[in-house]
Amino acid sequence: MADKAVQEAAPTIAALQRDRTMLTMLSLFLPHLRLHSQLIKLQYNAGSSGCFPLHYDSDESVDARRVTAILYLNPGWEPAHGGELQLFPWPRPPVTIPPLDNRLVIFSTCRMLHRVLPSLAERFCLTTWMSIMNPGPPPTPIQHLEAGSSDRSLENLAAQPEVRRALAKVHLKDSWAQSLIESHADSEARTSMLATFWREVELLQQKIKILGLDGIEVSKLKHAPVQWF
Ligand SMILES: O=C(O)CCC(=O)C(=O)O
Ligand SMILES: [Fe+2]
Repeated sequence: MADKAVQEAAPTIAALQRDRTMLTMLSLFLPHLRLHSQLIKLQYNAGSSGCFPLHYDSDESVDARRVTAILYLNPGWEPAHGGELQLFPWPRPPVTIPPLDNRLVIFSTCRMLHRVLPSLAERFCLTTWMSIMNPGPPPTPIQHLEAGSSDRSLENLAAQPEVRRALAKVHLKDSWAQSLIESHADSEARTSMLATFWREVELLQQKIKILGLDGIEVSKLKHAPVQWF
């Protein structure tokens, strides 16, 4: 809804985009973010088994979006329709959320890995992306650990957003690849995308090894002090 012509064609949603109630209320819980503005995306899925692969909506170094809020508009949704949103708060297990009418789901734009399962029915939602004013300097480089570091230091290291992204991608690599296959028709472009994906996984595996996190048990990371927002 960044486009003026679209705003004129959909005045109710344009009014929702201008309304700051949700942004103000969320700021009470997340004051450190200093949320500043919002943009709405209108989404329609035709229901021909379309889906979204595993992804983050953005990255702290890419743009100012920090909170994603999705309002589902699907009266009469049934389990056979599919199209559930799946959140992956790795290292915790995934959470599957049916896109029920009037349901609002809020998560971190940059830190919550998610996907949408294949949908067999038409599906609608409004996604609001809330942004901060000044994205600030890029995140500090990863602090490497000494050999023989304690479990606590490893947990802290694994909690750093960039490291957690790398660990999540490597640990979820098979489901991730499967989600890419399900979301794209068989084509040369898909084959090359998958090849790029596996090359990236290999590089991340090397990085994880250098950080001394390659042998770490996922169960040990369940208590890592993750800052979700
Ligand atoms: O359709 C949904 O439930 C989520 C879509 C999504 O992940 C996105 O637009 O980035
Ligand atoms: Fe998304």
